[in-house]
Amino acid sequence: MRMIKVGVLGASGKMGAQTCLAVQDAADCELVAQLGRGDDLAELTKAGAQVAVDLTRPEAVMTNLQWCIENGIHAVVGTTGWDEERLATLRSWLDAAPGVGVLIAPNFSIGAMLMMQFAAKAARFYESVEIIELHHPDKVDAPSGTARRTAELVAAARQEAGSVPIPDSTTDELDGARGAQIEGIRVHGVRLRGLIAHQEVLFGNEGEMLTIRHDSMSRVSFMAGVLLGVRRIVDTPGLTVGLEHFMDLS
Ligand SMILES: NC(=O)C1=CN([C@@H]2O[C@H](COP(=O)(O)OP(=O)(O)OC[C@H]3O[C@@H](n4cnc5c(N)ncnc54)[C@H](OP(=O)(O)O)[C@@H]3O)[C@@H](O)[C@H]2O)C=CC1
Ligand SMILES: O=C(O)C1=N[C@H](C(=O)O)C[C@H](O)C1
Repeated sequence: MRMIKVGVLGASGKMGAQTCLAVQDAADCELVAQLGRGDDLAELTKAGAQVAVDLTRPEAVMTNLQWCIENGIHAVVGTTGWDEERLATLRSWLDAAPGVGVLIAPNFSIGAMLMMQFAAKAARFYESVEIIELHHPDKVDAPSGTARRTAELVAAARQEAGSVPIPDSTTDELDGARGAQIEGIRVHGVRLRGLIAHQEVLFGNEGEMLTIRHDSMSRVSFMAGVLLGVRRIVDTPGLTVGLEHFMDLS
């Protein structure tokens, strides 16, 4: 059996701690480094890490990834806060490091992957669509990476289908009352103690609605996806955005 040496960045955070346990429990992985804020990234190379799993903060992830790529370490990234500009920077670093792979996974849970796929499939059949993401109040970014990715997938499906504009007669609006717009799709964020990670995608036509909802009630829900990413990224050079590329969802 091939053993993969894994380092976790953000190891004492909520996701990082859960990931350390999952890596330790995986028969084909060895947890060789657990780094937090202020730790020296060179610990990764000293420990022989082949893959770094980044579960830090949007303000830390770029520095971490630049270092990993320059040092030939693959990365599986759960940290959110991505936009096209950041992805383009990442691509340019990867162009200079052939053989290194980076996976950006807005969501590692199987149910969230399916929710996004189902939403993309439903998109062309409905006139209206809005997204509501609901998270614990310690989350620093809004909207969630999952909501951003869902909006992008839904917008792309609508564009491909030549959908009519989403109806909305609002002309008098208190700032924020209608949420944020991502590629023309309205996204609303809820932060509530007691929640972990949840999302609803609402579709509407005259006389009917379809609601696609996913709930993560524990961070364990993300671990199978993290391990899948670790196992696949060592053989997948370049940038991969979305765990769906490593899954057979046909
Ligand atoms: N893709 C997915 O499926 C999921 C993604 N996430 C994302 O993962 C990220 C982490 O989430 P969560 O665990 O809830 O957040 P936490 O705040 O619990 O954890 C973040 C951790 O990163 C540490 N950290 C901050 N800066 C650095 C740095 N430069 N180097 C190393 N560690 C650093 C923090 O340390 P300190 O405490 O000292 O600040 C903290 O321990 C978020 O971006 C979140 O959106 C979360 C869940 C699922
Ligand atoms: O911060 C979180 O908790 C989560 N972040 C990811 C996101 O922004 O989509 C994934 C999941 O929703 C949990």
